[in-house]
Amino acid sequence: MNNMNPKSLIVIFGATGDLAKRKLFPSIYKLYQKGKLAEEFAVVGVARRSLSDEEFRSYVKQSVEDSTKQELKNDTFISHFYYHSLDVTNTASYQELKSLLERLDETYNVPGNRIFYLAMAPEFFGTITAHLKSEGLTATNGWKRLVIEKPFGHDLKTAKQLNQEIRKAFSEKEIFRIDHYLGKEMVQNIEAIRFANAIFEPLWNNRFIANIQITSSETLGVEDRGRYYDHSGALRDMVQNHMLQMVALLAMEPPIKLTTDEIRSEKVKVLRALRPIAHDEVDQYFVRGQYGRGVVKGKEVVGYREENNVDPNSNTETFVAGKLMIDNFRWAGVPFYIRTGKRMTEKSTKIVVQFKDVPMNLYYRTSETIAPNLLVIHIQPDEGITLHLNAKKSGETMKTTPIKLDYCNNCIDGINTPEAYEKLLYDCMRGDATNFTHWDEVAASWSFIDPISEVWENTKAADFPNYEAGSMGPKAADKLLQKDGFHWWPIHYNGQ
Ligand SMILES: NC(=O)C1=CN([C@@H]2O[C@H](COP(=O)(O)OP(=O)(O)OC[C@H]3O[C@@H](n4cnc5c(N)ncnc54)[C@H](OP(=O)(O)O)[C@@H]3O)[C@@H](O)[C@H]2O)C=CC1
Ligand SMILES: O=C1O[C@H](COP(=O)(O)O)[C@@H](O)[C@H](O)[C@H]1O
Repeated sequence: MNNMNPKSLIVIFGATGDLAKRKLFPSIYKLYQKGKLAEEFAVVGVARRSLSDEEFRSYVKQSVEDSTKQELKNDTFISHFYYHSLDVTNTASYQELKSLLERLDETYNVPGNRIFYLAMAPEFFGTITAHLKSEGLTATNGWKRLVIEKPFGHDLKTAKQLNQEIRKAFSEKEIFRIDHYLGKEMVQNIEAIRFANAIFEPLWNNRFIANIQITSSETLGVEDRGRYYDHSGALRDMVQNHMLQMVALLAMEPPIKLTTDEIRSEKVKVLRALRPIAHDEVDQYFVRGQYGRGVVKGKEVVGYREENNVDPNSNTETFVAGKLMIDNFRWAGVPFYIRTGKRMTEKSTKIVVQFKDVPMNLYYRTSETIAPNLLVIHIQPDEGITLHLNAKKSGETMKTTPIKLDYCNNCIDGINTPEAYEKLLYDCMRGDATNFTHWDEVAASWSFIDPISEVWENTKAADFPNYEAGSMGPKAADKLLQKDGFHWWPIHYNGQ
């Protein structure tokens, strides 16, 4: 196999759904356009509705054009797409799919390499993998890989059940659990910032860091995902996966090598070192919120309980703020604050590393306070790094003034950061599982999350809705930091 241009068949279950249309087809197209896919590939879309190959191809074409905002003039790319109508619960129709895959192996000279991408509701994951095995679709001469979308279970117990089901058909090495935050350029950059710079790693511990803050705010509401979201909530939707993955990357020990196994092993250690939160401690460490009506980006929007497919008395949180403690030598005493929510002021994901104050303020006569040094990692929508320092104010005084050293990744001409899904799909084709979550990480994350969700599910939040759409969440999220003598750094802090 030419590892840089892997030959494979990609079978997408749920090919007529939102994820396939908005993310997967455009990503496959970009890989093709960049020459990262050999001509020896085919994509088979699977869903219940009846479509001909031609109809499916024009659907894929439209999705690519919507994403690139350009007409797709050449049909060669689209000709690699095929459609197979199948109800995943119907055993008989898998045989036809098997024959189609065998035929495409020959047509495209693919040596039996198969990616099964489950872009479907999670209740089908176990059924599909069982059928893939029982009907012989996984018995191939080449490699086989399973890409599985979130949510991976609803709690530790259901995640374990799901894992046992899929492990009957695929080994751990063949399972690629997607966390699309791990495909984001600046999330991947955390390792480089830490391990390729002599100036940060010596300071990266409880002697020099006061706290670390991770904010992932969204302006969108639940859109048309109310049915799923109302049973999930922000804790399961964002914290169990994306937020904890960022914590793990920030807090892990330097791995002995940048290989999949070594990185994963260090991340797992962090997740295991998270201080467990007992039921009666949840209020001390975590804050939940739900948006009411408000104005987002100048537009009036309804409250969460008025959204489609949401219970009008819903107790589901659309906002979470939390204080995480990592009980190990490096991080003892350093709070990691996280917050995420829907219908907030701005779409933004940022990490702020706040360093401890200088031991004494020599400028006390002229500058009342000295701003702490901050390292800000801008994940999205802007990508970059800002280091906030203090310098002497120009002129004769001995006053200090905050200054910034800025690096903007997506301001550099020629850098067109690939979308997370594009990178992750390519990694999967090449068999690189570094940026996918291992079962041990999933299990450790659920172990941490479960007590919090148990308390929240069993106690009605009397103050819901407790934040206005378009705000930065409930006041209690600010108090969480104030108790420790800190505050959230604004997502637009400019150091002045
Ligand atoms: N959309 C997003 O942005 C994100 C989605 N995800 C996850 O990705 C997965 C898919 O999400 P999304 O695309 O939004 O879901 P959609 O509801 O938009 O799509 C579901 C797909 O499944 C097909 N389907 C449903 N039932 C069957 C069946 N019995 N047999 C065969 N096909 C069936 C549907 O097609 P048909 O009706 O024709 O059968 C459709 O193609 C979910 O796990 C979700 O949590 C994760 C992150 C983001
Ligand atoms: O996984 C999810 O992520 C999105 C936010 O992703 P982003 O890349 O736009 O930051 C979130 O909207 C969704 O609810 C959640 O399922």
